[in-house]
Amino acid sequence: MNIYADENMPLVREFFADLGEVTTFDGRNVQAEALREADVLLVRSVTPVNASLLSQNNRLRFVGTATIGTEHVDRDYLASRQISFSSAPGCNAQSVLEYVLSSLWFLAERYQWSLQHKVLGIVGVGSIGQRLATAARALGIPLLLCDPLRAAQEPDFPHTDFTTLCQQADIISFHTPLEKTGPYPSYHLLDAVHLAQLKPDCAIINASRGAVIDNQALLTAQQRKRRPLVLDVWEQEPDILLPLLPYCDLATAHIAGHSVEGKARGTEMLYQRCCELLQQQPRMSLAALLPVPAMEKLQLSANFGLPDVQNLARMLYDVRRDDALFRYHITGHGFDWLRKSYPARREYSALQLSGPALPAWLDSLGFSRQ
Ligand SMILES: NC(=O)c1ccc[n+]([C@@H]2O[C@H](COP(=O)([O-])OP(=O)(O)OC[C@H]3O[C@@H](n4cnc5c(N)ncnc54)[C@H](O)[C@@H]3O)[C@@H](O)[C@H]2O)c1
Ligand SMILES: O=C(O)[C@H](O)[C@H](O)COP(=O)(O)O
Repeated sequence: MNIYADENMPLVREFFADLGEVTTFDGRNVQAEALREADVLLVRSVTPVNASLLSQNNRLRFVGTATIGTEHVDRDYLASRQISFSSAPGCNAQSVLEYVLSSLWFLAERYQWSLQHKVLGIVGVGSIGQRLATAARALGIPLLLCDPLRAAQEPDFPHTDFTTLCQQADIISFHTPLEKTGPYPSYHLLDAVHLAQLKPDCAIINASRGAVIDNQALLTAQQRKRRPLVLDVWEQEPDILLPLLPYCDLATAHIAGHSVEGKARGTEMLYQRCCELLQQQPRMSLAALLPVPAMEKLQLSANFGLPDVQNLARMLYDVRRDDALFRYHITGHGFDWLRKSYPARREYSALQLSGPALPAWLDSLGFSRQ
């Protein structure tokens, strides 16, 4: 069994070595010729998997992407060749939540907001958006939710249409997939028309897909009247619209989901799907492979409360680190280098909390207790 995997897929050899021979490749630049002998192909979001890439391969059985997004995979083509496919839904949802929370705390500090007096609009309330909604409720942040697909299926879903949300929210965070067609396309969802309808100081956070926001229209709007802005994802990565950078409060290289756990969970999920396909019992598990975190245990006193959570979270992840890396290295090393050399970052759950009266809302943020 020949297993070909993106070189940026952590633990891929540890998981897959018992299923076959693992060969790694550069996901951004891989060509059809290099994949001729693959039985299993494991990619990340940077590899378009389509008829052209697979034109020289007639033995492929399984394609897996260690990501939530699947717009880089031509699933109809895979189905036409009876090649099984799996993504890794939810693998890095907690990582993105921690990115957004860190961004919210940063913006609150920079602009001296009380988050409890800001209305957070969440657009796309799936794995990530729902986690963010749960965390925001725990932190006492008022919410507006926009998800027309959920609204159509769940009579009780508290849906606010996108235009109303744009008019009423103080902060908007995007968590939709990138869809160009269908009843609810998200391509350029935030366009010049909607940008003009936002409150003057409405903050924008995008950690979904770059093209959910019309980046050129965003630049024009920022040049006219600057708003708080956090961008993890950009149109046309890796050749992004760099003139936007001075107008960003936080700018990062599509790394919101790149926690150690988030990326490794993606590899594990594909391993499990592959084992199912091969009718083999999985022998490896993430728990056994994850490295011991630098900070393992922390005792909180009975005085720990909501105002302290930001300091606790910052011990594990502070988005300012990634913003600094981006601003320093983007022109020299470029977007992909920043992603490839991303420093290790553990999720909240890596730190075991103990104490006499741990508040229940810590669980809603993803912390774990001893
Ligand atoms: N920046 C990163 O590193 C990173 C990491 C993980 C995921 N992502 C991206 O984040 C996005 C969300 O991921 P997820 O796991 O929550 O996906 P998901 O599929 O679980 O949830 C997406 C939600 O968006 C809703 N939706 C679809 N079209 C919509 C529209 N036009 N308007 C409003 N809502 C709409 C869907 O109904 C669904 O509930 C995806 O684009 C994913 O690729 C980015
Ligand atoms: O969709 C996803 O899961 C994310 O965007 C993912 O974290 C980033 O993509 P990748 O690192 O695979 O390029």
